[in-house]
Amino acid sequence: MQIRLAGLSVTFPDRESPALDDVSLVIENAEHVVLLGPSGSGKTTLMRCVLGAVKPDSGTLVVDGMDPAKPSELRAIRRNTGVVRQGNDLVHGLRAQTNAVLGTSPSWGLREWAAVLRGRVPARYVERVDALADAQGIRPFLKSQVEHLSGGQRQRVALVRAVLPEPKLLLADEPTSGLDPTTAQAAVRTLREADGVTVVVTTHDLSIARQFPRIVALRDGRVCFDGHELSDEDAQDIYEGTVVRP
Ligand SMILES: Nc1ncnc2c1ncn2[C@@H]1O[C@H](COP(=O)(O)OP(=O)(O)OP(=O)(O)O)[C@@H](O)[C@H]1O
Repeated sequence: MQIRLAGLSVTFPDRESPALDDVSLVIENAEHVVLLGPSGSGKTTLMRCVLGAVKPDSGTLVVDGMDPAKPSELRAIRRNTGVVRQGNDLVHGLRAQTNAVLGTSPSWGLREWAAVLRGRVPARYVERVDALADAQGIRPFLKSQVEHLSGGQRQRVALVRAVLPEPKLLLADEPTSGLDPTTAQAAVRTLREADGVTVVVTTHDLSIARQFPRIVALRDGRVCFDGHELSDEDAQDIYEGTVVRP
């Protein structure tokens, strides 16, 4: 799915400075992009605009030819989008494996609903849930209730849930926060292996950012870097705005 922003601005009520300030950006279909930038620079707001959760004040946003401001088009965008949210939003009281399959519910028939109500994974997803859970190292916890998992384990359940329906667009907001280096690497691998899928990931971890072919950085709601290689000087400039370029 292509994401096209032109002059997009968002100012939240009771805020003086905009969260997004005249952002123009094209993310091509199947491109893998990382969003960097200091805390509060607008990364999550950009993702929330794509999901129709924040309405821009001005500018245009087109997602795969669709307008998130139109309810029917927004439904189509959301149907095709897998999301990993900060502080994820798993359903307590349900097992990890049940949470992991929730993103596929629009396609469930009676038999699948019956399996889920019995706490099982619908038969046609068993193999893939197991493979994704293996890749993320959470297979031993699949039958546990999510509230009994650690933050990092829950984060990985949320990633499996986002990827399982094979969406055309993956939006992952700090998917590796709280993960140790090995599990963070497994999460990055799963995202980078999503061939043909548009992947947009936010992170504060430069070593993770550098594993993506395109890095876009925001500072104070504006794009301040867009490139394929991020030098230490670029990173310093993004986070501190201190580098004076010739
Ligand atoms: N619902 C809201 N109401 C008011 N202000 C908001 C709201 N959501 C975000 N903001 C403000 O908009 C700015 C951008 O926030 P955003 O969450 O997009 O930043 P971010 O780059 O994702 O930060 P972080 O790296 O900390 O997650 C911040 O100043 C934030 O306080």
